[in-house]
Amino acid sequence: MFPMGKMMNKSIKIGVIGAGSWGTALAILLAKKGYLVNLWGHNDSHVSRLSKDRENRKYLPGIIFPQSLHPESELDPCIDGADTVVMVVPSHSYRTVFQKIIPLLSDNQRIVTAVKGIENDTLMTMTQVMEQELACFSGVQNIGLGVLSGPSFAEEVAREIPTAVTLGFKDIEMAKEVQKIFGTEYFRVYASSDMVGLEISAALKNIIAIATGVCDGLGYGLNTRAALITRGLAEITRLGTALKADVATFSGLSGMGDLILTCTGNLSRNRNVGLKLGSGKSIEQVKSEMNMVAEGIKTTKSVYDLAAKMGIEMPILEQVYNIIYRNKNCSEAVKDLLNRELKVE
Ligand SMILES: NC(=O)c1ccc[n+]([C@@H]2O[C@H](COP(=O)([O-])OP(=O)(O)OC[C@H]3O[C@@H](n4cnc5c(N)ncnc54)[C@H](O)[C@@H]3O)[C@@H](O)[C@H]2O)c1
Ligand SMILES: O=P(O)(O)OC[C@H](O)CO
Repeated sequence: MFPMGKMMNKSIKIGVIGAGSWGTALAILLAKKGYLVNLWGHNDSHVSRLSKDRENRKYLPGIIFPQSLHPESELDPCIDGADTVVMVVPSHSYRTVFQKIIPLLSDNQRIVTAVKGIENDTLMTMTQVMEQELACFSGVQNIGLGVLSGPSFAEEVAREIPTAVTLGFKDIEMAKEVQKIFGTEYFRVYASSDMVGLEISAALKNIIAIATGVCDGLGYGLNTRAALITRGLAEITRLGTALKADVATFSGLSGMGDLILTCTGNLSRNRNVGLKLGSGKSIEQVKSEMNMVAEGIKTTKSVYDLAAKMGIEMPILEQVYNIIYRNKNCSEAVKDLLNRELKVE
């Protein structure tokens, strides 16, 4: 048997949909394993630059593409014959892109979402979006839907920094099968069957990272940060278990793991949104300065609506919502959070 990462995989074809930082990092990881990887980007000139430069200078400068990685501006070659399709477009464009993919699918293909967000209008996770869209299409059968989640900055994965993540499919045997496709010597993949837990924890950690950034931007200390991470996890767990997730998922890589990374790591776009808000910038200024996706901004609205619909108390989320969507002053938001009625932990 070949050790992890050194397997000969020339016959396996993978489609990666989304040529931002995370899509490119995953495409590089998979191509290094010897798979034939087609990486789709929605912007033709970006794709042409990727092909010409053989690196993604916009998002991952200095990381040269393996030979078996092919940038593509058409979806067909990425889906046709692919063993597994990895979806890495931002959540706000997920449904539109997936609708274009559906007619190209063949029976028994597997689709893994690596996206960490919740759709604004429907309050659905990305696998729920895919299930809903597939239910409207009778032309294809037995499509396996999976989720890749966990603490994983694209830049670090691209530099082969040791990383551990979780891969979920409803069918744990399929999770164990696809786990082998992604796993390498530096990228350790655990299997799970808790789809809801993985997707809820992945999306909600972005909101708590914004909150932590706000407090660091305001100049508060490490006590504040630890309190937000801990009470943030309590909020995520409360919503997740109400949605029937497994409570254990929230202390795993996708829960506590990604929360720690995103709340404390300065590579986090969501944490940086919070830092800028806390240092006095408006949300409009913050958005105009960004050239990358911070899923937490839109997901704050989705989760605010979801928590209201389900009657779940989420005080940190509520204050992040007030800051982003009601222009509430950041110090006032922290003060209101601390001065709520006293509770039992
Ligand atoms: N970057 C990371 O470290 C990381 C790690 C894990 C998960 N994720 C998740 O991966 C997802 C993608 O994030 P990213 O970091 O790759 O984003 P990014 O900001 O690096 O790039 C976003 C990409 O989406 C593309 N895009 C924008 N609008 C689009 C549209 N309408 N249709 C199709 N594509 C469109 C852009 O062209 C760009 O290539 C997010 O859900 C994020 O939470 C990111
Ligand atoms: O940069 P962020 O905040 O989108 O976080 C990236 C990843 O989700 C970290 O696991």
